[in-house]
Amino acid sequence: MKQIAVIGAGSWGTVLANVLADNGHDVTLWARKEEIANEINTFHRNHAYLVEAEFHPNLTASSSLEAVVKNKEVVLFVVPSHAMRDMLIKIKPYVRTDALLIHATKGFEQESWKRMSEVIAEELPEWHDKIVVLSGPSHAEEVIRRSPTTVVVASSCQDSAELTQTIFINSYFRVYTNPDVVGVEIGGALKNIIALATGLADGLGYGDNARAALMTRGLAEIARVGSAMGAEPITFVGLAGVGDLIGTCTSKHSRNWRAGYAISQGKSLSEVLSEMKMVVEGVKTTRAGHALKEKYNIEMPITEQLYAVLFQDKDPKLAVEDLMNRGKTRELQEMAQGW
Ligand SMILES: NC(=O)c1ccc[n+]([C@@H]2O[C@H](COP(=O)([O-])OP(=O)(O)OC[C@H]3O[C@@H](n4cnc5c(N)ncnc54)[C@H](O)[C@@H]3O)[C@@H](O)[C@H]2O)c1
Ligand SMILES: O=P(O)(O)OC[C@H](O)CO
Repeated sequence: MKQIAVIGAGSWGTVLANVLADNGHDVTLWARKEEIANEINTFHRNHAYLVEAEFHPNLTASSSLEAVVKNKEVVLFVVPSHAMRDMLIKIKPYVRTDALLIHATKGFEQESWKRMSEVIAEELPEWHDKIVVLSGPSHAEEVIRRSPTTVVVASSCQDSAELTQTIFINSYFRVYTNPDVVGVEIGGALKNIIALATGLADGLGYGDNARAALMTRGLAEIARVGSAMGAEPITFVGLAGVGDLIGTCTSKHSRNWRAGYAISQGKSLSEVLSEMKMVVEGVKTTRAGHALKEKYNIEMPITEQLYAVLFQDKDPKLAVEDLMNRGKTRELQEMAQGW
């Protein structure tokens, strides 16, 4: 049994905390709002994020970072990417020197375009080679129902990855390890761009062929930029790549897919974001993807078109036309750039 702190009481943080509580660990969840902590402690519920779920009684919550993090053997970060550095700065004084650090955030830091483990390593350098990332096809709404789910935990430290696997794994939550931190983080983050694009295409009524095209050609983009950034290409056919693309691009649970769908129905990006109370990482990640494409001088046509739709008011139908009318391509030669 481990003493575990979970930072972030949104949908994913609460559900991961509940998996750990199901596994017999003593889990304390940090909630930004005191009323959410009180609701979890009193009613074992967090109805703002998970309407009907009732949590394991071993799961308690607090809005005091010090109380949550101090003396904990494991600290799990599940805040949106834009909040990661600020949270790290705040918890730094309380983290035990031998704590296992895990994050389950899918995104990049804005402007620096750093991966989340790079941000953690900058703020907590003693952990630079031990950080673990948890990713894969895993919608909170299904994990809370204990529906069979598979995820991957990546770390350059095999012991840390295996310890993370051991504390999370159970009969509904199967955990694989992978040493490729870069690939797992990039796959989990960039699939959100493709999920937004499939939501748009679905909303425009383009159907299964277009969705399959976006997912397959999206995977090629992810693999190309991922390889350039040092990922193992084979990671992208695993849970954090193909797995999460399928899970997100074909699911109405996906906030990214729903945001794309809403934009296809004529809503502006700011309307969509203000109506959706949960984080839509794919919007900021489209900026990151666009910047990485420029930095590594890589062709990412879907990312480029989505960027134009989201941030330059391009008509989504015209974006699809432009994608379809690109020059002829040889599939194998072009795919080989990423694998
Ligand atoms: N929801 C899922 O099914 C799921 C699955 C896998 C991964 N993820 C990833 O997990 C991360 C968190 O997503 P989520 O679904 O829990 O989001 P959410 O929108 O449900 O909750 C976000 C939480 O972060 C808190 N928060 C927001 N801004 C903050 C700030 N500036 N400082 C501190 N806290 C802040 C909110 O109060 C809330 O508790 C994202 O990167 C997401 O991609 C989500
Ligand atoms: O709801 P989304 O689109 O943020 O996706 C959540 C998870 O990343 C799915 O694995």
